[in-house]
Amino acid sequence: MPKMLEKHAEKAAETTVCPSSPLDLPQVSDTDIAICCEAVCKSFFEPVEGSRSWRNGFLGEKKRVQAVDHVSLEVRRGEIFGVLGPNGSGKSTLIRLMSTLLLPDSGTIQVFGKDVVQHHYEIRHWINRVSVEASFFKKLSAVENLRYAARIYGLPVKQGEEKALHILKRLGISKSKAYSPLETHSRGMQQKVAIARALMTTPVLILLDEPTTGLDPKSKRDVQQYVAEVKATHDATMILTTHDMDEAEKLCDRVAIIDRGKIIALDTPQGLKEQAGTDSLEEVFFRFTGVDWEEVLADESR
Ligand SMILES: Nc1ncnc2c1ncn2[C@@H]1O[C@H](COP(=O)(O)OP(=O)(O)OP(=O)(O)O)[C@@H](O)[C@H]1O
Repeated sequence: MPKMLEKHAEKAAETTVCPSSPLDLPQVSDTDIAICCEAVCKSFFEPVEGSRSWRNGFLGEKKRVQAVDHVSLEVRRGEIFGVLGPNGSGKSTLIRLMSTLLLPDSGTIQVFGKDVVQHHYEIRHWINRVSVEASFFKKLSAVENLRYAARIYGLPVKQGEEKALHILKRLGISKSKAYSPLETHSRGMQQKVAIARALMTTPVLILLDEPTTGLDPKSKRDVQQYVAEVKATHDATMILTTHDMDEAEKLCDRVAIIDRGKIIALDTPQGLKEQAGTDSLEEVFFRFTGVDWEEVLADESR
């Protein structure tokens, strides 16, 4: 077995309360680069607001929006890589391209050395993604939803349930909550369950698209601690988009700032602060984008 895979197997075995299924260990290549994007572009056509028939959706006048514009970057294996940017800057599009949910118009993306266009099926086995709009069977409990996900990935029922309970407990969800219908719980709690679901299979690449947006401070801390724990104990690479600068600073090894689809800065949080000659990431963001961070947050809450 290649060295990197052995390390992954050992860590997964060490850290999960219940033994991992062999399906937990996708056969990724022995490479130190998790993701390599080269000159990636993606554009969309959007209805022009105010044009005569823009309310008619696809029948109305359209304009091209360059959501991702010649993005080149490398994400190293095992790091938490942050993507920060104002609303509509292209963060989610970039994540969806990396996770094979969208095809690039041009440029290439490789995940563990495999091209996302040619090897999308294989790559999907390595990835799990958490987005702000996670969908569930709302009449079922968190455990039932997670058991269902575990079955899809081939985990035996009992093992799936044990693992679900272990992760939910780590995320601060009591047993009684874990067994009551999801529709009776807050959005924050449902978001935690979405994160638990993404971690059920110990994926090697975890895409966290604003995982703590809308969570109360305690839930946010639980999730952040768990993400840090996963990083420390698993051979998992994570891409994190967030609007929380403290979170980016606390969790991310490196951060890319994206604006209008372009990467305009990329470094460690400390490196970015040094480049901008400031001691706050908010200020770094302002220096590079010209956009005040408070404006981004106000825009988000609208
Ligand atoms: N499916 C789509 N159809 C049309 N336009 C889209 C589509 N997806 C994204 N866009 C546009 O692409 C641009 C980038 O959107 P994206 O969702 O990637 O930004 P974001 O940085 O994730 O924003 P936010 O922080 O608000 O989630 C925006 O102008 C958005 O309206």
